[in-house]
Order: sequence, then C-alpha cells, then structure tokens
Amino acid sequence: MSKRSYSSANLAEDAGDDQGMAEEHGYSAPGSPDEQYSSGGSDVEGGLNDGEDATGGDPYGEDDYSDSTGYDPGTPKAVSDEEVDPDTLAGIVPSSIIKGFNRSAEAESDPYDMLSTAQRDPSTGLFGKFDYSFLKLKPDHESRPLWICPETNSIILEAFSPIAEQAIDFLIAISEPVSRPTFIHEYKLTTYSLYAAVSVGLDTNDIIEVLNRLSKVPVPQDVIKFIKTCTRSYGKVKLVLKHNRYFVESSHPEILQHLLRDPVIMKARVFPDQDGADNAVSKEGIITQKSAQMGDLNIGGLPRPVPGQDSEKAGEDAAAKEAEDAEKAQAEGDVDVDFGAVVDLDKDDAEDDDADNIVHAFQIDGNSVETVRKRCNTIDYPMLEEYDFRNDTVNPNLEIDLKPATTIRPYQEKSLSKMFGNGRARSGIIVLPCGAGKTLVGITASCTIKKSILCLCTSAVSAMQWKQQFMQWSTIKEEQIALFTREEKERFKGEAGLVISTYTMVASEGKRSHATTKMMEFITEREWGMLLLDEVHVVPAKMFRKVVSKIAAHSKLGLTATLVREDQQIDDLNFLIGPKLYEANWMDLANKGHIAKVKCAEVWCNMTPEFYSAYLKEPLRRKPLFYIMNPNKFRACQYLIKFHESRGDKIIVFIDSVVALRRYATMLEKPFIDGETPQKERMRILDQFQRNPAVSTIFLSKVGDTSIDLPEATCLIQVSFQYGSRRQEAQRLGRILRAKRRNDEGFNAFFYSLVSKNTYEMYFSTKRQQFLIDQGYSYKVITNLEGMDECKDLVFDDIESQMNLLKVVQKESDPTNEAMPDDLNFNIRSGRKDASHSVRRIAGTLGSMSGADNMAYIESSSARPAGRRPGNADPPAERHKLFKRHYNSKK
Ligand SMILES: Nc1ncnc2c1ncn2[C@@H]1O[C@H](COP(=O)(O)OP(=O)(O)OP(=O)(O)O)[C@@H](O)[C@H]1O
Repeated sequence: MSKRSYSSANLAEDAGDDQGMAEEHGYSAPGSPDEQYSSGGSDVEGGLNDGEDATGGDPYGEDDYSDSTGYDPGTPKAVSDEEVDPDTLAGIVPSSIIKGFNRSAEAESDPYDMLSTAQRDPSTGLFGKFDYSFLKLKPDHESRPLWICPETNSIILEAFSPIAEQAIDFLIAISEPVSRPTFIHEYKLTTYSLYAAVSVGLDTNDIIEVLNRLSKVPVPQDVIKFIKTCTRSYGKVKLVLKHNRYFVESSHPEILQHLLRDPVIMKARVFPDQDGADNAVSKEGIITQKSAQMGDLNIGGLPRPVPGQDSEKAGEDAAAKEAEDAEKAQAEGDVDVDFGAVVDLDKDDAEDDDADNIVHAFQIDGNSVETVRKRCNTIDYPMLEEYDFRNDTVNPNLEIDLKPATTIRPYQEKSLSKMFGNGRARSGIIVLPCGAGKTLVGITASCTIKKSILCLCTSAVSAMQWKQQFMQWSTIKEEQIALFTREEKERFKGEAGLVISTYTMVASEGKRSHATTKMMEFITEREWGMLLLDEVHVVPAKMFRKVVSKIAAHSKLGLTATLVREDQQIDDLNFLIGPKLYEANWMDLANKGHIAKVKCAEVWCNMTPEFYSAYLKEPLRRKPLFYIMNPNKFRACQYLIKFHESRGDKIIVFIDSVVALRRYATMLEKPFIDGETPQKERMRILDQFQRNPAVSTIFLSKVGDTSIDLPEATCLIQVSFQYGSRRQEAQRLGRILRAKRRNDEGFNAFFYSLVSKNTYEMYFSTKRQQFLIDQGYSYKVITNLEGMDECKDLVFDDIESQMNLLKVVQKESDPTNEAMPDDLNFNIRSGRKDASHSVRRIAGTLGSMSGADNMAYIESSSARPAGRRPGNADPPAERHKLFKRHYNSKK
C-alpha cells in the first residue's frame, strides 16, 4: 500500500496538480465538476442508508452479517459490469477461478476460501496472492469509501470520498492507521485496535455493521471472525474504584461467574458486608445495580467549548450547532445524516437502553488488584480501568479549572471525550502529532478529574515546561504544584496537589539522598487521581512497570505523538497503561492550521576524498564521526544557517554526537545545549532563542528531541542522528510544527537532514523517514545547494583546514560508540534500492524548497558543479564498491 500511495502521490507532485492526478487515476476527487456524487446526492443516500436503495433494498447495509459475510449471492444482476464472462476466460484461467470470480449462488463460505494462493492472479502474476478481484463489488460501491482485504485485515480508504471524514473517525476508533498520504489511506485491524474500540464503548455488532456499510465489498468472513474473536472478551470487564473499594464490573453476569470460577480471582473476592443501596447481592457476592449515567460531565470544568465561539458562550446552543452541522453536511456532499449518526462513535452509555444500564460487580481485595489484573489478562479478559472520580469522596478534591480564556481545540476535545465518554475516567493513550498540544490535553484531563495528579516527563526541562503550562492554562496556584527533579524537591501545600517529576526520579532504586527518599515516601504513600504520563513511547517497559507498580493511581493517561518503537515493545503499553483512545491525523491538523506545514529535504553532501578514504578504512564503530564531520556537511550546515537567518527564520540544529555538536557550535559561534549543560543555562539559552533577535540559531543534542516547546523555531537542520530511529525523526520535526507563524499566508517551516553521500548514513536516513512518510510527508533530495559554491566565507574551504579537522576526527572518534543496529547487515544485503522503494522522494533544490523552483536537478549528474573546489571528490558511483562487495557476497 505504501508503495502504491507514494507513487500516486509522486505523480501528483510531478504533475503539480492534485486534481489532475486524481482524474488521471480514475478517481473522482470531491469537488470535481464531473464527480459522481454531485450529480446525484441520492446515490450516496441510497447506497449507504439503512433504507431503500436503487436496487430495491440495501442488500448489504441490512444484512445479518452474523450469519453471512453480508455478501448477497442473490443479487448478481446489479453487478453485471464486474462479472467475468466464462467464455472469455475459458482455457486461460482454471474454471474454479472463473467460478470464484462470478460467485455462484450456491457459494456458502467466504469466496476467498475458494481460491488457493497459487490459483489467484494466474494470468499476470503481478498481484499474486493479493489479487482480490474475485470479491464482488456492491452495486453502489462508488459511493462507499472502503476496500477490505481478506486475510490481511487491511482496510484501504479512498480519502477523497465525500464521507471520508466520517469514515476516518470510525477507522481511527477500530484500527491502526498504517499510512495516510493524500488520496489513499491504509488502516489495519489489530487485536489492540479492537481492544481500544471496545474500550471506548463500541460493540462487535457496531463495528461489523458500520464496516459493512462503508465497504465496497462484503466484509470478508475471516475479518468478521477476527473482529468477533477479538471483541468477544475485551472490554467486557472493568476494574472500578468506588468509595475506595475495588470492584470487578461487567454488564454480562455470565462473564463474572466465569471469572469467579477461576481460583486466583475467587481468592481475591471480598463479600460486601452490606451494599448500602437497594442493590441485589447474589450468594456469589455479585452485586447488581444501575450503572452511573454520564450526566452533564464537564470536561475541563468549563462549559464545553464550541469551535469558533468563546468559552463563555459555549454550550449555550449545542442544539442549534447540531442542526447547523447537519445542514452543513447536507450542503457539502449531501451525506446521509443518519449515516453520520451511525458512524458517530461518541455515543455515551447514557444513550444505551435501560437493559444495558444494568451492571453486575463483585468486590475484590485492594491488595489483590495487581494479581487479579494479571490473571484476567492471562485468561483473555483484560480489565479496562475506569475511575468514577465524581463519586470518590475519600480523596480530597484539587481546586483546578481551566482559565476562562482557555479554549481547547476540537481534536483536543474529541480525544478527551474518548477518555471521559461515560462519565468516568478511562485509562489509555492519546496520540496527537508533535506540537498539537498534548500538554493542554493532560491539563484539561486534570481539570476534569480534580484530584491529586502525578505528572511524569522525560526530563527536568520538560517538567518545568509542564509546570509553566499548568499555570498558563489552568487556575491552579503555584503552591499547589511541586517539582520533583534532581535539582528541586518541593512539596505542595494543602491536601491535594500536583507533583511534576521525571520517570527516572520515580523509577530509580538504590541509594538515594535523604530529601529524595522523603519525597518518594510522600509520592508512594498517597492515592493519585491520575497518573499523567508524557511521551509514553520513550520510556522502557521495565521502567514503566516500576512506576506503575509503585504509584497508586486511579487512572492513567499516556500522551505521545509517535506510538512507534524500534524495539517492538509498544504492545506492552496497551496493558501497562491502557488502550489507545484516540489518534489524530498529522496532515489534517496541518491543513487546518493547528500545526505548521513543513517542507522536508534530505541534503546529500559529498564526502571529501580525504574523509572518504579515512572513513572506508575505519572499523564500523568509528565510522560515524567521519560522516558527521565531513567538511562538506559542515559547510552545507553553515550555508543553510546563513540562508535561513537572512530570511528571518529561527533555526535549531540537531547533532547527536556531542564531540561534533561542540565543534560545530564553537566554529559557527552559536550557543549549544547538551546533556552536561546545567539546567539554568539551558533555560537561559532557550529564553534567548525565543526573545533575542541576535540569537537566531541554537545547537541541540538529543536532549532537545522531545518536549521542548519553542514556537519561534521555523527551520530545523539535522546534522547527525541516532541511526534509523523513526521516532527521533518525527519528534525532531515536532519542534517546528508548533511554529507561531504557521498561519501566515504561504508560510512553511523547513526541515533539512544533512546526509553524507555513499555512507551508511544514507540508509539510516531512509529508514528514519518512514514514519513521517506514512503520515503523508514527502522528502525532496537536494544534491546541490544553490549558491553555496559562490558563498565566500564558509569554513573548511582549503585542504589544510580539512586535514586538520580530519586529524581531530581520527583522534576523537570513539571506538566505544554505541553499536550500529543489527539491521545494518540487512541493509547491506538489500542495498539502498530496497529501502528507497517505500520512500517518496522528489527531486529538488534549495531554490525549490523556498519556492523558487528554477534550478536544474542534478542528482544523477556526475559532472562537477561549477565553482566546486578542485580538491572535493566527484560524486562517487551510486553504490560504492564496499556496498557492492557486501551486497554480492550476501547475495
Ligand atoms: N488549545 C490551544 N490553544 C492555544 N494554543 C495551544 C492550544 N493547544 C496547544 N497550544 C500551543 O501549542 C504549542 C504546542 O503544545 P505542546 O507543547 O503541548 O505540544 P505537544 O503536543 O506536547 O508537542 P510535543 O510532542 O512535541 O511535546 C504550545 O505552544 C501550546 O501553548
């Protein structure tokens, strides 16, 4: 999918005309004069409505999918266009396949089952087992936006469909986004995504029914089976803390009985003395009661803001707004309003009928919570954690509200509605792009729960920024906030408060100072309303386990932009924190002006001959410093800084290697921050960068990757990076997504990655880009920085200074460097070609980055560019012999 979408997107870019591209591919983009939708809104309505359609009753929408695939073999006439004439194929294709294509009426099982891998796509061999052309399209398939692949559980969305927005809402709730370029998105149903879907209140039938309505083909039987298996037991059992007693709760009494038959769980059960209310208690200790209604839960303690209104007026006319929305939807694409209601997943428990409001529960011993939770995971009934904070009378309230001037954005509100949708706090993870305002989401959640909050971040700098943001957006008083870092060990005043600390401070064990030990006692001895976990993707699972087991928290909210890890331990988060509750789309927020639009470029820097031959001789571990300190890279960096400073940009330069960072910053006379920079000095440099026009560029090591909020920054130059880390690439991009000037007309932020040509760095660079490419970003390759050769005062412009630098590099290159990742061998074997398959690279120059697209693209030119210093190497051949040797030997 990725491959296909890049190539289409590429075409669009090349053609310079998105619409043109869409038409060229036979897509009918919304808004095109001849689109099928505009000519007959009724097509959409008829096709997707529950009720009648042109074929005299929707054979799909109304199907009982529990009995069949939703595929109706009785309506073949409606799809005659798709039918294959058996005579045409006779002799070419085995008859079983023709049968498969045409779906005989007697077909009982999934059509997919009829075809073995070898039998599919026998004529072209192009699609192999991915040839799904035998799946029969529904008669009104054009108005339905989804394709569902049997076997892989992948869902392809036509993002240009008039109902794509609603479909995206739905898909985000039930599946993982895999790739979201401009026109076609790919999602995948996974065990975890379905767990998350159930946890936000969707049930099996909702999921299959809506999928079936949106899909162009009947939902394949295997997919239905998968959904049923995953959702059968997930989300059916909740762990609820009420009046400081722990209950295992479910609206399915048979499930509770099943759990109580388990010896471990049975041992943890506590028989209530008296239930107090009129609730019935069975002899097994199961209490039956009416579930709490959501009522008028007030997210953030303020009237629910309506976008475009100030918070004071918000909430006054929600009904009017709804009507207006419906009208707008009608006008925009004549989308069926009823359909919207089906896809709208924000339905509260309060909407359920009375029967669903009956819940059953049994109490468990507070000390056995962890054991029961583990046991439930083992027997495949993972417990969702919910905190009934409004009924918690034991823990003192924290006086905190959003300030009246604070307005949360629609996507922030939406993410929170997934957390508080049923009037309680669900534990889970909210995924928003970097710079989209996760801090305010965390603050609003705190203002909703109004109990003591423990907030953990990745560094002391980010802890201080959280404190500052809490004070900026909420009414919390300074004395109610306590910082717990290496340098600060404060306590808050009063019974309830907020502690902001770092993961390492809380998870560390062993010998600690007296003040730290006292503070840890203060933290571990109390009950927290919420554990707020920033940048959850960064923290090792081991550390999380320690934190989670030490801290008694009623609910947990994890925040992240990049739910990706190179070590595959991301799955652990689902059970340590909770399921993913919401994930926003980067491109969507950029288009709406909530984050900046960014132009990304990879700048290829030739190695100088001396550096290159030294690089080749060095062992693997010593190589990196040679490509990082490549004099041509140095010069490119200096040139880009000059270029962007002259445009009035504020620039962040990232260099992972501390040796290189210091040398670059010192030579170019710019301030830098690395791990050893004291806290106060860091804050001073960041402050100068924000306010002082004379400080337009700062150099940062890895310490600046996450959580640094610098809205002034508009340009980012990456000189060295941590191998193939997709997460680091995205986090770094995030530093410029919050650009203050993002809504200026035609404004773009700039992201450059400087790569030394024909070194390992090129492979890593390609690998790093994958996450952002999947979010819809594209990279231009710049092989020649226009104007650089004419720029007189760049460093290392003579052989002598280059040789001196080489000596320094040879001396300082650290043989104890972090080992290169294991997959390097894979790269050598497969060569760069493989990796670049999935990358959308567009030929470009510095001129084209800045809008002046008048330069020749010289990527494959071997001619030495005019003005280049004669000592510099000509661009080496595409694959150096080193790579070739490895490549051939591996082959
Ligand atoms: N609703 C809002 N109204 C106005 N400004 C907002 C809002 N939400 C966020 N911001 C601003 O957006 C910027 C980015 O917010 P924040 O630092 O919370 O991003 P983030 O999602 O945590 O990013 P990262 O993952 O990179 O740390 C901040 O300057 C913040 O003040």
